[in-house]
Amino acid sequence: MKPYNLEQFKGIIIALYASYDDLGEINTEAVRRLARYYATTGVKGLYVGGSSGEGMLQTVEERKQILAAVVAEVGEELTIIAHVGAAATRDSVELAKHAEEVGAHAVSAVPSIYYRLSADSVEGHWQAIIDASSLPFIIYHIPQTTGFHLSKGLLTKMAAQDKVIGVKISAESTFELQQFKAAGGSDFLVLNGPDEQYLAGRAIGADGGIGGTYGVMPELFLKIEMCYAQGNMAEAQAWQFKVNELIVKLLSFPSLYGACKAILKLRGFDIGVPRMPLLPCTEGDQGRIEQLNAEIITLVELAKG
Ligand SMILES: CC(=O)N[C@@H]([C@@H](O)[C@H](O)[C@H](O)CO)[C@@H](O)CC(=O)C(=O)O
Repeated sequence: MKPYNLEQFKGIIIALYASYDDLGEINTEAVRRLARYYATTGVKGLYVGGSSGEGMLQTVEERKQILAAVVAEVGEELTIIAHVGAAATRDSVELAKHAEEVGAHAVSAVPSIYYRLSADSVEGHWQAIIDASSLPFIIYHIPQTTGFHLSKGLLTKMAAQDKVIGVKISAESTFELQQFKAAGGSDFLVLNGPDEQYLAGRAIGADGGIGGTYGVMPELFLKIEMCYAQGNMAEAQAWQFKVNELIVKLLSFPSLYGACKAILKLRGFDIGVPRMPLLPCTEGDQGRIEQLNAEIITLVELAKG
């Protein structure tokens, strides 16, 4: 058995958006406010500095600032997973050490990006991160952006270490999810990445999910999870279908994160716009953003019953 409390990682974990001020600089006050709000929703935790968190678009110092602010604000109420993936292993190692210093609960990382890497190289990258702290490690598998296809063989080898507690799978194959769960064993966590398939992921073995659209509708993912946990598959499926219509709309804007940030701004959370090259919403998008926000709020009210 892994020598960690794995329960704290099971459930709905929001992939936290980056917070910037009007000049595009890190806004720790805004990220604290947002994290504080999420702590009231019933979600299990926050995934900081991942795809939604734009970690790859920030300096090491900026990433540290955000993580430290989030842990200081909600680290005692929510599980905080620090994504420390970077192109250079030494940056990831520095971020992993910092994550432990400030009190995060786990670290996670994609393979190094840009170079086409062998499995040995990615293993070495991850191992350096694992060895840099005493925190548990969650592999971040997102081949559509990194170009690295994690094999079942490497997954099995990594999962044999006590410190490697799970994998976050953003690849779309639920078959692969099931295979990784089987390979990792019963005390190995598998966290669903594609929000559109949250229920499918759960049904085939995921222990929860980490998602980039959860942040604008955590209540709806909690509803799907509640219906699933109660064995009410028909209702869970009906909610997943409703959520998927919203995701299709979110994905129709210049960038997903631009849309999510524009929606949060309407709700009083001004966390800026995404960094280039990610595109913000334009003035021309505003009407559709307002309509989508209203649709989400209506569904949240319905979900609360
Ligand atoms: C490819 C991608 O970005 N996938 C997202 C999903 O949450 C995704 O935004 C959602 O399913 C909409 O397509 C997450 O798996 C990534 C994530 O959680 C993160 O690190 O922010």
